[in-house]
Amino acid sequence: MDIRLTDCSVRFGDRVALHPLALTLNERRIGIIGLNGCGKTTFARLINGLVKPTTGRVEVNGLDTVKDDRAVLAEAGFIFQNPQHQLIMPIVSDDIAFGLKNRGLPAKEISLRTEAVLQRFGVSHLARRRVHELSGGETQLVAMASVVVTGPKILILDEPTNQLDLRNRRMVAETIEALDEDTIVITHDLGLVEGVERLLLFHEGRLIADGSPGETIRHYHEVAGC
Ligand SMILES: Nc1ncnc2c1ncn2[C@@H]1O[C@H](COP(=O)(O)OP(=O)(O)OP(=O)(O)O)[C@@H](O)[C@H]1O
Repeated sequence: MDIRLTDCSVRFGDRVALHPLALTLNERRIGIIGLNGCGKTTFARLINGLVKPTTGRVEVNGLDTVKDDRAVLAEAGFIFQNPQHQLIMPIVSDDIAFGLKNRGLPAKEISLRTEAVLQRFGVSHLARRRVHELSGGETQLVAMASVVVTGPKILILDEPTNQLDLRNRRMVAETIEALDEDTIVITHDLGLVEGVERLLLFHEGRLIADGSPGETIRHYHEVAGC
């Protein structure tokens, strides 16, 4: 990935969510950690243009998140903290096909791509199930499949193992590890980011550590005081 933030800050009213930041991200696997409310989700949303910078500029693979907002959304797919909210259609395969229909693809191609992505995520058996009847882990995998099927180069996953039991957590963690796409994972689940190439730590709206997982996690324990 090639993400560049130039003097970028975010304010909501008079609340500063992110202090000015200059940063370039080129690694394939990036993690983001920090205490509740430190600005992780704001930072992640900035990258795919869901949040616009109050000052400065964000470029994602050469695209400006303000000027090229639609192209940025296609380039960087976002899997939300509560993925059930991003599933729109009642049936799993229809939900996966939805993004492709919106792009005007022919029916045959939609069906082939839907089948392929269901298989890739190991959820072919869920194709005709109702999305609101899926377990937490199944929902997470289907949400990932729905985003991946449209072909983004970067995937941003916001707390993907939140509320999953041990078995589902492991399944989702292994699926994320096996992804071909570049990934940015925001999490409180430190095991999920032990293997990333670069781990960022935010604190009170500032990037305070940026390095290997070992160093950044040590710093996080100091900040958290435990
Ligand atoms: N749309 C918004 N309007 C106003 N304030 C916001 C908005 N989004 C985030 N904030 C504030 O910005 C700060 C950073 O929030 P953010 O969601 O980025 O934190 P986070 O690190 O992802 O937290 P958590 O770990 O609890 O999910 C918080 O003080 C939050 O209340």
